[in-house]
Amino acid sequence: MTASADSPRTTVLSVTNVKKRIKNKEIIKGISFDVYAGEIFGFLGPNGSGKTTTIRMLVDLIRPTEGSIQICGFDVHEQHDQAMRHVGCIVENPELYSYLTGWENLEHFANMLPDVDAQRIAEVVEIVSMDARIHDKVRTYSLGMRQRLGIAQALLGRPSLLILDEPTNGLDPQGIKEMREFIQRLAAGGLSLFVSSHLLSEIQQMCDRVAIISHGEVIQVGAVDELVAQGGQVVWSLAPAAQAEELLGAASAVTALERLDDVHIVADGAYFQAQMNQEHVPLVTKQLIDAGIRLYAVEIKNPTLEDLFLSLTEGERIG
Ligand SMILES: Nc1ncnc2c1ncn2[C@@H]1O[C@H](COP(=O)(O)OP(=O)(O)OP(=O)(O)O)[C@@H](O)[C@H]1O
Repeated sequence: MTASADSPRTTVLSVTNVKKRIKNKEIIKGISFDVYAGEIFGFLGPNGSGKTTTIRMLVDLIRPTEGSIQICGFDVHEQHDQAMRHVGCIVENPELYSYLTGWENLEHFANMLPDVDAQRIAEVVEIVSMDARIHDKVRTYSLGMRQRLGIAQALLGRPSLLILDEPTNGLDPQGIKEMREFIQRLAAGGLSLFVSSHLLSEIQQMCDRVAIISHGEVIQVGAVDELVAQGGQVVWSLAPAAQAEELLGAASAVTALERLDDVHIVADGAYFQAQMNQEHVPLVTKQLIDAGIRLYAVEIKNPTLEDLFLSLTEGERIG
């Protein structure tokens, strides 16, 4: 999970001003973000916004036109082998041989990697909780089990970063819940996860930080809670509102205030941005009470990530 703000964070993925032009069209327009050790980083965007193109660049399947991508300090193109040693990735569906058992599939992939023996295979089988079915043929597996076997395969080489493209796609609600808990367990064990998804509630429940991409640009990046709070409001019900407005306006950094009527005052997202967090609300409210204002109610209204996403992308279709 996210390290606290004052402890140093190790960067495992660094994307700096990356652009991708295909056939004279700029598909990715200079995106930058970092992913830190042990966090779950969500990559969220509407259909056609550039998620898959970005993921393909992260693992050197295609090359950026400009900018640089580093994994654990290694440039993914210039130092391909070192960088790829630190990353496991499943883009679209995991490639599995359905006529082999789960174990045989893992053996096949282990043979392509240095230092991966039967003990490591057994370890990843345990991590993905597939001990009971690992010697059955893959064709008998559910979609969720195939996904988990794909993740086991991606974990064989002991990566620091796991990249998952839409890991809950096609799963039923129970499968989605299990996948979410599984991803959280992986992060708790110190792995960093980069998860693309169009399921906003999933991202909100699962991720520590998120980048929102639209038309090839990262339009927001930050902690899920902070992004949500940015679009938040505080509503005070009190009297006399005019006197309260004066007091609130005089309080430093309370920038975006509106008196709705005789008893309601609203402070919008700029208030949170100025204050950095919602801890300021009780302090300001106490000042009002101390000044003799009659307080009826204080309400903090946070939008969902979905509200924020829709307002940022102006209702583009998500997926
Ligand atoms: N090889 C290509 N040639 C031309 N245009 C491309 C190519 N690859 C991607 N694009 C365009 O770039 C844009 C971004 O595509 P990308 O597949 O990265 O989006 P996405 O966010 O992954 O969307 P989806 O969720 O549908 O997969 C789209 O408009 C797509 O049509």
